[in-house]
Amino acid sequence: MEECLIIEGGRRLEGAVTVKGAKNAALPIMAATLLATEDCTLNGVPNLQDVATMAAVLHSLGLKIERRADTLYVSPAEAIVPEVPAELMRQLRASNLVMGPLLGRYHFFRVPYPGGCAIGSRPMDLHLKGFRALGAEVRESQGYIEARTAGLKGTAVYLDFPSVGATENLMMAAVLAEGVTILHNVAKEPEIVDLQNFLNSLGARIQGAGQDTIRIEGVERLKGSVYTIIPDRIEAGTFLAAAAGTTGDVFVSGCRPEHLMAVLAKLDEMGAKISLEKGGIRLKGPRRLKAVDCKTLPYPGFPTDMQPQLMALMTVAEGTSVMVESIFENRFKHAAELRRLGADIKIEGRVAVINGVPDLSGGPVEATDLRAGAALVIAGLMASGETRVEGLAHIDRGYEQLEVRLRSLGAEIRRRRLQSGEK
Ligand SMILES: CC(=O)N[C@H]1[C@@H](OP(=O)(O)OP(=O)(O)OC[C@H]2O[C@@H](n3ccc(=O)[nH]c3=O)[C@H](O)[C@@H]2O)O[C@H](CO)[C@@H](O)[C@@H]1O
Ligand SMILES: C=C(OP(=O)(O)O)C(=O)O
Repeated sequence: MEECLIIEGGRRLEGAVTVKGAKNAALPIMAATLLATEDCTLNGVPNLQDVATMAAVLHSLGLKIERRADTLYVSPAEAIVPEVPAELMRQLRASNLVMGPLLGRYHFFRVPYPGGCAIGSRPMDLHLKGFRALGAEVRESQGYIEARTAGLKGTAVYLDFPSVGATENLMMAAVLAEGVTILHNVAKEPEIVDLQNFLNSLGARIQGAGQDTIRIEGVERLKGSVYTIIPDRIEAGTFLAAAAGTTGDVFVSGCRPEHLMAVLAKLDEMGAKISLEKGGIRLKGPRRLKAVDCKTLPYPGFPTDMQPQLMALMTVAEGTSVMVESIFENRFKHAAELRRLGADIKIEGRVAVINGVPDLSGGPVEATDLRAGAALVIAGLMASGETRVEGLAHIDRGYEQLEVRLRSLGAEIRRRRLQSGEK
């Protein structure tokens, strides 16, 4: 039975909340355990649907995985099956991250195209171009990608765009390759640095993550390790945005301010009072937010995964805001839902013009993807009256017990089953 969130808006958020481990670091690091010849223990793994799906993907390949609280225990496969069932692959975009490790260690994979959030066409060309450069023969037919190699060989690879997933896949493919691989124009996101640190804890020789070029010296074998995932900067940003929009006063503990610079700069420009305190970030929301302009960019630019949440704030900010989405070509679906709550948003291609209104008023809306869902929850918290957010499966992919944690900050929000006839 489908569920929804019921929000009674207008409550001021107050108190402290602790961020969980980063979904987008946990998923590639889970895939990287395919490279380990010994047990791995991953701490700080968020309890999310995406993580459960990735565990199912790894299990289908032959790994043994067990979760106890926020820790995952992963044991290597006795025999690997280098193919993933289509129904699993479709549930998760990051399932594509098994390709690099399978190719690097087992020299073969056959997988269907991955699914994931419907925010653009999300092709795989950069991943496959890189695999080919490393010496793999790659074939695409009937919805499947198949690759094989007699053994990958280090080389220089230039990415046409600093794709997060392609950078991760190529790092994982190259760790066991013969010789040195240099990846140019790579993604610089903190999750890439976390993957490098995890792989190096297994005995890989990688340097440069967080900068434009990554150098990987191939090694023969990787061992196991005990590793802790970095905190989720997008989850932290979402709580900070919720505080900013509700004239709140919230301390987000456990996050790393250096990962949130672009987000903090925008919230500051909108009038929020931000202080970096020991162990986290405190934000006090202004009486009325101010309009700002924003463009999403690869890290350290403003993250596309915070674009919908910032747009929710722009809907009630004083003045006209402009949001440019430069990463994904179809990531404005939340705009139509925000309009149902009274927002004034015009979209022209990748540009959204948002005229701030004094108030939103609650109503029924649907989350079309993960961060769109987060934006609608924030809008519901700011709106007067009741907002019903459907499409919770998207929100549960990336936020652990979002409503419970918002309630601990004073929000009036609850989860309930949709009654028949409500949809
Ligand atoms: C699990 C995970 O970490 N997901 C994140 C990751 O997704 P993901 O790794 O899929 O994002 P990419 O950085 O690869 O995609 C960025 C852009 O590059 C394009 N592209 C990508 C690969 C390719 O081979 N060809 C190509 O054209 C995509 O269509 C998109 O327009 O980074 C995105 C950008 O920060 C985030 O929004 C996602 O939350
Ligand atoms: C788009 C996202 O995830 P995915 O890449 O897994 O679809 C996200 O985390 O906002």
